[in-house]
Amino acid sequence: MDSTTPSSEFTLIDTHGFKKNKKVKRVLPDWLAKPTVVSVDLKHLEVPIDGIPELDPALVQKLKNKGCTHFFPVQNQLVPWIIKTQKHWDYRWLRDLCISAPTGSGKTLSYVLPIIQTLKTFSRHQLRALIVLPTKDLAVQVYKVFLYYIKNAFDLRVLLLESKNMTLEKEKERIVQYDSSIGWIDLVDIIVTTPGRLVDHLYYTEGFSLKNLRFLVLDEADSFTNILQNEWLHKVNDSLAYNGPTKCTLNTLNDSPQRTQRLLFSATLTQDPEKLKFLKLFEPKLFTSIIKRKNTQLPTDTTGTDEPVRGDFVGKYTTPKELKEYMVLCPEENKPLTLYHLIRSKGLKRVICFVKSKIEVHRLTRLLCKLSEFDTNNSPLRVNEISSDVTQKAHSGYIKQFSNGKIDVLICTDSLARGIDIELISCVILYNVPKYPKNYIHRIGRTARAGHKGKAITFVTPEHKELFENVLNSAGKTSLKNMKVDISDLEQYEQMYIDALKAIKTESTQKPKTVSKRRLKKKKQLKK
Ligand SMILES: Nc1ncnc2c1ncn2[C@@H]1O[C@H](COP(=O)(O)OP(=O)(O)OP(=O)(O)O)[C@@H](O)[C@H]1O
Repeated sequence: MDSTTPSSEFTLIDTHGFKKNKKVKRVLPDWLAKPTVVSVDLKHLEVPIDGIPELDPALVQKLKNKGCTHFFPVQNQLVPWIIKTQKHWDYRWLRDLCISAPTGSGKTLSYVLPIIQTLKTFSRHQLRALIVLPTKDLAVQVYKVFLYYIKNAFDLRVLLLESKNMTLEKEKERIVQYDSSIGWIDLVDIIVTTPGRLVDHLYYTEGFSLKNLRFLVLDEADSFTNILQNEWLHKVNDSLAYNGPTKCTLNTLNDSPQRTQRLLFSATLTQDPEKLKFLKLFEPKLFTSIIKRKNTQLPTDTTGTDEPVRGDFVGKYTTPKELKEYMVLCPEENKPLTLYHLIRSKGLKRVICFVKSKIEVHRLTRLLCKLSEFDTNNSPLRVNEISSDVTQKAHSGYIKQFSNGKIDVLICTDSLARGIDIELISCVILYNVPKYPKNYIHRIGRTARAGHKGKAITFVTPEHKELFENVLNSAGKTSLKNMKVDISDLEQYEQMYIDALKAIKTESTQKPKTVSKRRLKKKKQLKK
């Protein structure tokens, strides 16, 4: 039988009626599908710094002293919203908020200001706001912001947990005090912390209570959505005075309304309802940014009400409008010289370069320093490194020097990728292709902050081109402009490169072997 012609002995089922199934559109719950849209335009600002009447004049003055003339969009939408709703805390359940806005768009102030404004009216100290951040560096950064806006203006106490030279015991003494006539009393109003230290206090500090908490802020909230890695959230939930309801029903009408309001912030906030479920949000409200890309229209309702269409655009991350993104295609072995060439030929200053491991951070830093040493045609390049191998003191020192323009290039691991706000970084270089879209968004987000211009350049090897395209795709981006670097451009550095490698090798072999004190002691004992 001819295999191409169907045999008449067989009945062929439904050869003509075959229709390709329509792609199933994901249907999101209403709060995710119909968010309040936050503008990403930080150039044309509409609300002047004294344009939010709910804000205390002292806060406005402090904003002015910092040089702020207008509120950023996320701030002018959130600050009055939170202040107004908090006024109903005693008799109405407050909705929880999720905020997804680009890196550097001013999310920190959008919760710092309303928290201070709300708490300043209370006459006695009581822990009413808890701010949790994934890393110590970020906690320090946010603590400093609170400190600046409170200092000499309001009788509020803010405490940073796990700060320098502060033991758990000392912290306990600053959080609560025992009074024989009243019992335990709170000594602070606001705590800024990482999850680890918070849990220590929840377990071991007698009298430490979250029962009066009005605000629970999870900054960089998408770091906390993995249930298995974040069991501490269950402990926090259990410690709050009132957890429910998650839904407003007839049965819950008689429940006490005094429930902690959760505020979730991130530039890459998950919009997966399953992942958000264990955070036990009540009637959540989403504020999110979207970017109108070329040749695309923002989805609008067919009724013409300008309402976003269900699930069409949520879930895409947005990046600052002022950010220009490029990629450089180059083989792995050419990366060091390509980096050096880009810095020199484009006169790049205040550059942060993300590298995948601390060993690579150290190697690349040494190499750039040596190249600069052998480069007689250019002024010295000031390069330094930040990784977990660098002490906390040196780390803060390098950041300071970098901000003051005393360091040109900082080579670092991902420890600086999230949330860290360093002034005027002009260029971010991604030495390796990131594995996930979130890594990409946060790394490039260290530049082009607060409406300033910035460049992000990713080095892409031929083997990682497809991976990078997938990452861009998942981040809702199309392919990037290619920044061309010819092999012939690198030839000028070849001899320098050979000399630099030789010098590094000689230095490494000449380095006296350091013997630890313990081993020295052991040696002496053996001799005896
Ligand atoms: N209204 C304003 N006017 C001028 N500068 C502002 C204003 N609001 C915030 N900034 C500055 O913008 C910078 C970025 O703010 P912030 O760190 O809050 O960004 P973010 O949205 O939290 O970013 P990320 O997602 O990377 O953490 C900060 O240096 C801050 O001082």
